[in-house]
Amino acid sequence: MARVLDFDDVSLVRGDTRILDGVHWQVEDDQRWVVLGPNGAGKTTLLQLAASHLHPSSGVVRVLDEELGHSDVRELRPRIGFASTALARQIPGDERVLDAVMTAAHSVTGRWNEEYEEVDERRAHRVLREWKLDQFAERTFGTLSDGEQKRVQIARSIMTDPEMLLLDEPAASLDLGAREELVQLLGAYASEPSSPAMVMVTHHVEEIPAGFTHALLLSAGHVVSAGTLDEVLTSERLSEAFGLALNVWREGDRFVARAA
Ligand SMILES: Nc1ncnc2c1ncn2[C@@H]1O[C@H](COP(=O)(O)OP(=O)(O)OP(=O)(O)O)[C@@H](O)[C@H]1O
Repeated sequence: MARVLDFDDVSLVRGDTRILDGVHWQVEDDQRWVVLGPNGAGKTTLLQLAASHLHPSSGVVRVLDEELGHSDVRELRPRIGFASTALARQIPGDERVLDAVMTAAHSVTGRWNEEYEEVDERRAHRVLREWKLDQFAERTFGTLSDGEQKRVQIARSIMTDPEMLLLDEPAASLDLGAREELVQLLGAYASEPSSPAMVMVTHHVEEIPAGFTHALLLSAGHVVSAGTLDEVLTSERLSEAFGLALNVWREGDRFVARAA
């Protein structure tokens, strides 16, 4: 077991706002975490630090054993898979789906004149197959549905065989069918012992896939609770984080929450 993330007393300040305040958090390589909390809690900021896209204002962030601020992020970033809507916006609408995935090998969006090897193309086809996208390989990215585009983002983020996978609200804006399909695929992927450590930001406990093991509850930049799903996803703790009386319960390997 190896530690992929280590946040030690991490704060991030912008102007007068303490976006994150004294965060302690550790993620091991066999864990799959969900990060939950109300709007503005700091979830995306936390993920940006884990992705080495931001540096802390104080405290220490170690990502895959590299301390941010003391290592070369150009070497670190290819080891991290990151899927977010902001990144997806950089994929040109007229890009072939195969290229939208394969260009991750060169950390670019929009195929230009980079050289790709046969092994890159084979791997891109394989991840497309794994995320049930093989029939779209020759289509353009812009012609796919929201749900299909989300799966392309994830396929792209695992193209480089990352040591850690970060997902920012992968199920946001999906209809019920597309959400359930994605949650099932993510659940199968999370349950594979060979898959990398995962951290997924979400707004809804219903979107936590099977195979996820841990949860971090954030509120106003503070960690309300962090630990195994069963320790953290209690009515009491969720109510505290969201400032509203909530009941949460398990149904099989999924969670449900309602106002109390
Ligand atoms: N550059 C910045 N300057 C000032 N405030 C910022 C900056 N970036 C983010 N914030 C603020 O920090 C807070 C946390 O933002 P963040 O996007 O991390 O929250 P979040 O939990 O992901 O929110 P949401 O659930 O709405 O996506 C928000 O109040 C946001 O307005």
